[in-house]
Amino acid sequence: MDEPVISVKNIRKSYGKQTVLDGLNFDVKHGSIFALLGENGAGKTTMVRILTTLIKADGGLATIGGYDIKHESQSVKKIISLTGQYAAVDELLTGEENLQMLGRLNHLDRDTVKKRTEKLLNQFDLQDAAKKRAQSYSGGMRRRLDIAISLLADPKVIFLDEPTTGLDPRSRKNMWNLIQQLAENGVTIFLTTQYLEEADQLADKIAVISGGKIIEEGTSEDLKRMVGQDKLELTFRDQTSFHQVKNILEGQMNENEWSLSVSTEGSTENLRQLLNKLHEYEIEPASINIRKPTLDDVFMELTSDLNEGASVND
Ligand SMILES: Nc1ncnc2c1ncn2[C@@H]1O[C@H](COP(=O)(O)OP(=O)(O)OP(=O)(O)O)[C@@H](O)[C@H]1O
Repeated sequence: MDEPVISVKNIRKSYGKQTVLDGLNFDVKHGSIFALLGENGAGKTTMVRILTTLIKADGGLATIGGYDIKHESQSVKKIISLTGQYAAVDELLTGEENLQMLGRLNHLDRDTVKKRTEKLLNQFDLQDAAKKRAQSYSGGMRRRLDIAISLLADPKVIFLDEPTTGLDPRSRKNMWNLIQQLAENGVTIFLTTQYLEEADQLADKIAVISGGKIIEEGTSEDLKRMVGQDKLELTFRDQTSFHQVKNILEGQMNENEWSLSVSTEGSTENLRQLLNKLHEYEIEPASINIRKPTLDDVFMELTSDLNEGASVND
């Protein structure tokens, strides 16, 4: 159907002997929110820097809005913007001046700059702070100004590199609302995050990056479905019972807390069988809980064979 706005095929990048991106493939649909989810150092920023033409890939192909990032980088630059770890905010200028400066840098006419500045200051709830220097802004305000600046040139695709890292929970929620509004207005959003909850809340599609590869891709529901249905969480009073259980039930173990998380596969019959088994072996759990799977479960499941020492028995 729709041509993807971003198309990435077999993108590779190494630094010296370290392979950071080992053949990445994914597509991003127009007007959607795409999240690249990965731990510290997984290569998320490297991918963003390649797509935003700041650095070159060693191999592979990528297009944005149909333009090749390697051979048509000027056209790519005109339709994208980048915010996040490289703040565009000039601390010594006011919020308004920051926006105006960017307008001039983009050769927009005076009238357009004035109108867009007003609109963005309103949209990002910065009217009251418009005439104050950015150095007096809180972290959340600065982040909002950063995004407002990046929207001034009316980009089709916006890259948000870890947009909420370091923000308090309330500012984070505000930022999520803003990101959702942007997508509703037709801007395509490419987001990187280490926060599973953030990807879960925002993204239409999530790609999990680990070991230089996309190890899974889908909606948050798809990913959750992979790790099964509800989880049965059991904790034990002593190590002996915990070790006994390890031999009879399969699941995600936590050695420190003597706890075990088992998929119920969505059936009460299965749940009953699991509990019967414990009864049969005369093992009494200290606590029993049933909970919905989270993206944390997905991440643990997917990266279990990559991370040494992980203890997921599947
Ligand atoms: N210019 C560079 N020279 C050498 N190594 C680099 C360079 N840039 C990144 N790396 C390495 O590449 C790996 C991936 O880094 P990258 O910043 O892309 O990860 P990330 O997923 O964005 O992590 P974070 O969440 O910490 O920002 C890291 O091991 C990093 O040290």
